[in-house]
Amino acid sequence: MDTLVVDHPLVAHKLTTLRDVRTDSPTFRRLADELVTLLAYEATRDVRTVEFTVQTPLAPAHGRHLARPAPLVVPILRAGLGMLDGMVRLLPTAEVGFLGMVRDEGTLKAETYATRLPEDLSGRQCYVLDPMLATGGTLAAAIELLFDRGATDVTAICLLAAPEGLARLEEVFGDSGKPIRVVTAAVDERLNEQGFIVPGLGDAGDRLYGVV
Ligand SMILES: O=P(O)(O)OC[C@H]1O[C@H](OP(=O)(O)OP(=O)(O)O)[C@H](O)[C@@H]1O
Ligand SMILES: O=c1cc[nH]c(=O)[nH]1
Ligand SMILES: [Mg+2]
Repeated sequence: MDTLVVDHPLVAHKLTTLRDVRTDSPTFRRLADELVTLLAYEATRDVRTVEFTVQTPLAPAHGRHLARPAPLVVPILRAGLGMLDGMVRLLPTAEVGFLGMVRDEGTLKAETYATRLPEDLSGRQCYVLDPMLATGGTLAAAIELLFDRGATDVTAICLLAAPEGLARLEEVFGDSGKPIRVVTAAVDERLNEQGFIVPGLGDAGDRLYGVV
């Protein structure tokens, strides 16, 4: 499994404001949207393309366009929805599938409450969006589901990751030989007793959409 921490001053600037407890929901939503576009630029470095010749006003030019089938983008509800617009702005031809998952506050186990994905993902490159990789239970279950349906490779884009979550993904998928990448703006110190990333940014879903 590959992990890429995107080291860029604009990413650091936006992430710092996201962390700030004084940042209100509208600003949090806008910054999450902007940040994912920057992360997606790095995360799509290996997106499949095919060679293509285009006619300029002067002469033919060799170039590339995105290969078919189009990549599948999968936001994990709720919080991953805050990353969708920023991602499809960069990949407008991508298809979008949805996974609704929630972590039990007591056991910290992830439960899937909604699945709307193509049955057959053979040959598809998939990009999973979830701002927080904490224990890794949610992403491990999501990635497993995508591989079970035939996905070729999976890239998870997160705003923040905990070392415990990265270790969990390595433990689950490390020896599987399946291509998995995690792209994140930062790896924080640790998880606290409630499974929250420290220093983190709090509950991403609540900060985007309010406390439910
Ligand atoms: O790595 P894990 O320990 O599994 O935790 C991470 C998950 O927890 C949060 O979702 P939450 O359950 O709060 O749902 P929400 O997005 O609806 O708020 C977050 O958005 C991740 O999906
Ligand atoms: O720190 C965390 C951990 C899980 N989910 C969140 O939204 N934040
Ligand atoms: Mg939440």
